[in-house]
Amino acid sequence: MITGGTETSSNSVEFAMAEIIKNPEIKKKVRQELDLVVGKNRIVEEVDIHRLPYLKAVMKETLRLHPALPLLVPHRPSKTNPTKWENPLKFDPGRFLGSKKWDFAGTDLNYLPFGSGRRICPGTAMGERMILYSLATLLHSFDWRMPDDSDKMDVTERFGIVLRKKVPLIALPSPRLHSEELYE
Ligand code: HEM
Repeated sequence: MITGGTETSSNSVEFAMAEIIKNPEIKKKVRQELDLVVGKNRIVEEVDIHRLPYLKAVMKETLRLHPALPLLVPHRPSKTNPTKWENPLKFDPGRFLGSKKWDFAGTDLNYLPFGSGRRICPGTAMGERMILYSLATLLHSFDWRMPDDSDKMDVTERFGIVLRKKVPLIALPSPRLHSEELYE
């Protein structure tokens, strides 16, 4: 229960951060949304997270490409299947925007990050909140870059019951909000 609830969420945040830092265009869009909704004169609050549709799409795409519990049978075949997903190995949050909106209800067999039916994850709402709040805070308060300024981010997966990044993410933050007091 503890592993199920914490590692799934923290590993998903790590994969999402890696994908965002790796993709400058995506990072830019995430920031634009945060600056519009939250601004730079205060920090993110919990109420903000439901007003960030692009960040939510980033989270959904992270859970598609790097499912936290990868051993569920439908995950593997589905995520790499070009008949189910266009350009399946590309990290593209845009696929979760617009008309076709996959959710976490477990009714579409191609997208089951929290399982389905009687065994569906009872921590879905909490996991979603933890991921969104962590990502929003990290990306709103800080600018992140690779230590050597390279754009070579390794997002290789290491399998286990819970999916991990093979190489742990190391990134350097620098403050980006207007007032130092917001960091106290
Ligand atoms: C990113 C976050 C999370 C993801 C992706 C996730 C995903 C899943 C998946 C795929 C299952 C298996 C469903 C099945 O057996 O078919 C599951 C089960 C479970 N999850 Fe989560 N989970 C997350 C967060 C959490 C949190 C925050 C909690 C608790 C606070 C939690 C508690 C559980 C429990 C207790 C089960 C077992 C349910 C059962 O077998 O009846 N999970 N989760």
